[in-house]
Amino acid sequence: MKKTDQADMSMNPQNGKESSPANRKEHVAGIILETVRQKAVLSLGIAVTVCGAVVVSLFPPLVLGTVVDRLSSGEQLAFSLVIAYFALTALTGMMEAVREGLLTVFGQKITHALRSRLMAKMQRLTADGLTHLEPGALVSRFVGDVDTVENLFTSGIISMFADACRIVSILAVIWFRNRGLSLVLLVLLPVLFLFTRTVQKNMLAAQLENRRAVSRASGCVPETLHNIRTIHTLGKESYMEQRYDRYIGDSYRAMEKTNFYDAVYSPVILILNAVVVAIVMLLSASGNPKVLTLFGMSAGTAVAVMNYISQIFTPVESLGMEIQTIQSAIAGVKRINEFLGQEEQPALAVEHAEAMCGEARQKHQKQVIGAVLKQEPAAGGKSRECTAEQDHQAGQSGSIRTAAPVIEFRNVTFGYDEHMVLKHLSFQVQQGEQVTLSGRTGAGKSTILKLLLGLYIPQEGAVLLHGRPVSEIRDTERRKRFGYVEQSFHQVPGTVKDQITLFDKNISMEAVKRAAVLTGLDETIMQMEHGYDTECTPELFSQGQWQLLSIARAAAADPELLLLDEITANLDAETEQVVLKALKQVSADRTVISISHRTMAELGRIISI
Ligand SMILES: Nc1ncnc2c1ncn2[C@@H]1O[C@H](COP(=O)(O)OP(=O)(O)OP(=O)(O)O)[C@@H](O)[C@H]1O
Repeated sequence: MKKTDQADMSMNPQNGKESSPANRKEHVAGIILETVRQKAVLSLGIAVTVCGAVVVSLFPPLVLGTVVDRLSSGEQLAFSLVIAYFALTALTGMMEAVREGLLTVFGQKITHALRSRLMAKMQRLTADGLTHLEPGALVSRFVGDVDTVENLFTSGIISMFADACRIVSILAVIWFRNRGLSLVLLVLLPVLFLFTRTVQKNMLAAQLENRRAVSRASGCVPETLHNIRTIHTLGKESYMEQRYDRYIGDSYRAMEKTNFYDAVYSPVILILNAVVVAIVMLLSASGNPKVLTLFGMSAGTAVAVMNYISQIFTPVESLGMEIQTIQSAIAGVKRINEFLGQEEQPALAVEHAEAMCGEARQKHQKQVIGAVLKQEPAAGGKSRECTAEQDHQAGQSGSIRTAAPVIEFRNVTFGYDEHMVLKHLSFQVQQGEQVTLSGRTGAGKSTILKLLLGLYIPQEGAVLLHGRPVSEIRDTERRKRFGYVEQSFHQVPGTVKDQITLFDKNISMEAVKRAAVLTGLDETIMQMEHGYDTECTPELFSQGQWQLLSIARAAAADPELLLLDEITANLDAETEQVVLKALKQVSADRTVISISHRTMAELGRIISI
């Protein structure tokens, strides 16, 4: 095997490390940039309104100042100035409103793009990636983390930029109008900012504490409902009540803290605003010429300055919140990027690479898959050829090995993370053959079926169906190839028919009925009030019937292969016979690989693992 191939082959689908271009290319920044490019007009609109709102908002106080100056000096007031004041004030408001509107729309576009990519990524994840996903963590990627990235635009970076521009431009205008005030503000603003941040941090801590307390209390509700009989039987009502009281008490105290900071902050800012105005006015009215060089101003300028002071406090307050938003967005971006960087199923990764990046990536991905085929058995590795010796039907074995195999495990080595399960395993299964995998518990029998289904990729060797790596089988084709029956039935929300079709429109009602007849379930279903349209509930069928339904589900797509994983393990002897009878009907003329502790003798050749 070539060195480059080895490098590609060393990718471990279980370890979640990045190892292919298809996995590396998607990240939040790229998705955002793509959205910006796709929504160029929207992005341009945001840039114009953000800058426009900052610039236009500087003018109304200046016009007001001129109006006051003219009035105080006895000049006649130009009507155009009054109109200009109102027009500029209205224009500022309009620009800000449009900016907020555009930012909201843009945020939604980002949310949509991110969630679509996350969903597409989830569908391409390897089985291992999926089994390692915690539902709660996954939901928080889709909901919480994406929201933080959206907030980055609606109330994060762009607002921060706008607020910073606003502060700088107001300071610049004040510098030319009243140098003393601008110096006071330069000293005061950092203090104000620190005070704001302290209040915000304490408020956030209290809010988080409240959220934790609320989630503890809400977590208690399903727990109580689930264990309600035990609680009543053991007389644990007061214990549960105390727990609720404690959580609700914690939440109440945290809310009180939040309310305190909320209540204190606004009055402090208002008082500060008034104090600054008062000091500046006093100094501007002083008779000291030195003081007047810094603080002296006309009545009009005083009005404008008061206006600016009240304007400058709001962005300082917002800056604190925006920093907070950006911090949580950074954490959200990191988590989303981690998710987008997870290992993908090669066949789907190739499809995705084709769609996203053209031929170069496609070629690379195909090389990765192709490398599996080129592999030679590892030097010194003992190949586990599991055909001849274990053949129950010795007469068949010779002819079987000469024909082209439907399934071939070629020198397969596979483990979950560090845990090696299969080492240099080789065997073949011929068309129409029925084989049973046998071995001690934990030997890797179910793992073989998972490898066959293409859910995992071997670290070494190849799993081939008609000479083609199973990982290349596309999702659309999979059901036609494999019918997989497990120990227990996994119900989906829907009718009896939906349980069999799994919402696959290619499976007709005739096929559904045929599968049910074959498994002997048709009569039971037809006796139900709504027949195949009966809504499925857990008590609708007995355990054996659920298993029959599981076989019907596998048979409905008329698959080429049947994979059976200890399907009678949970059944009593009588029900087992019913299921086995149904199975015989379904297995006729099919290649079947089964795992069974009790019925192995019934299913042809035995392959010991
Ligand atoms: N998703 C997984 N992640 C990590 N280890 C796993 C995973 N699935 C199975 N294993 C481990 O791999 C080994 C083989 O498991 P497998 O289910 O294939 O064995 P088995 O032969 O089918 O066992 P049994 O007859 O008891 O069902 C076991 O030690 C199991 O703990």
